[in-house]
Amino acid sequence: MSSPESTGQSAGFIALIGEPNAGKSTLLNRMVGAKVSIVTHKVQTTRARIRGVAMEGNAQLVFVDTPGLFQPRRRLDRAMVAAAWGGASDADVVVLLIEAHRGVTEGVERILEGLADVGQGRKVALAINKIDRVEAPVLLGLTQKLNELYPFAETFMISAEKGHGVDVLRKWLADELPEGPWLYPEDQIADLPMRMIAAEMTREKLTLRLHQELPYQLTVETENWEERPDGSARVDQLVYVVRDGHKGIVLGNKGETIKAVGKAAREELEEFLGRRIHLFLQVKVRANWLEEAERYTEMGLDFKDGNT
Ligand SMILES: Nc1nc2c(ncn2[C@@H]2O[C@H](COP(=O)(O)OP(=O)(O)OP(=O)(O)O)[C@@H](O)[C@H]2O)c(=O)[nH]1
Repeated sequence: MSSPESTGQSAGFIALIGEPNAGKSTLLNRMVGAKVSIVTHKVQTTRARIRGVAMEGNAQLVFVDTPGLFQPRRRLDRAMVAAAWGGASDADVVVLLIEAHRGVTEGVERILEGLADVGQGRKVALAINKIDRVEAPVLLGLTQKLNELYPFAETFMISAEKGHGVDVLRKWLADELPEGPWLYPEDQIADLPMRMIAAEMTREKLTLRLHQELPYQLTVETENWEERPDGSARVDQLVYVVRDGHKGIVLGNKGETIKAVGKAAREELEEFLGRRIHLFLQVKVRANWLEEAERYTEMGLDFKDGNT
């Protein structure tokens, strides 16, 4: 075991929480940039899904999702709160994102109640987002009010969209993470272009849906990515299979498999990017794939006739 002293590395989980629309995705994308690992979509902590990994000096910041808690709903009892806070209770540091112009809403009050439990034993920072939308005195008043309601370790004023204050927050987070070896090898957090990340999301949904039927026999490529004036994007992807017979499996009865896969992939992509995506999938047969024999052998698979 390498001792942390010898590597100087630190690493930990960070949960971004806040009401819907607070700017969590925007902030995450700012902090992580394109440094999103393929494994982000595969690896799970006990409860939370990994959304992205950022490096800051010698620190590895692993951002986790906190799904499902912050939708408007009736008051949660304590047990439900504890269960629903999944990601946050797995995290070393929690960042609560508040919208500057909305202030302390009912939703924020609910989150603060939950934090009273989950925040114990971990640092919780306050990030007041969308500061571009308010005047300074409003910010000062809000900072004071929120710090009276919860003992935040630190308060940051940011604009996730414009990038103000984001670097300062990221540096602070890096300093707060425990010393220890990185959770992901460096080569797993490559700068992946968005097209590849999107293709990987679709491939993952296909494999989940088809289970073991066609695990390594399909590839997904993003053929076209077209920005639209309304802020959305049209994404065209090709799903390649090696045989005609596999096409039917991927399409499913009346196309229902590919439809469900497309929907799931689109939703993940939209969540990841924080904007609307129109995703179009097409299935094609690419027989010469079989010629890439070496690749299959590396995977310990043999797809030659008779063995599939
Ligand atoms: N003016 C302004 N708008 C922002 C800022 N940060 C985010 N937004 C906008 O706020 C909206 C919501 O941002 P998201 O990042 O999708 O928020 P979210 O918290 O991930 O939302 P959910 O996915 O619904 O939980 C988007 O339209 C962003 O462009 C900011 O600093 N200033």
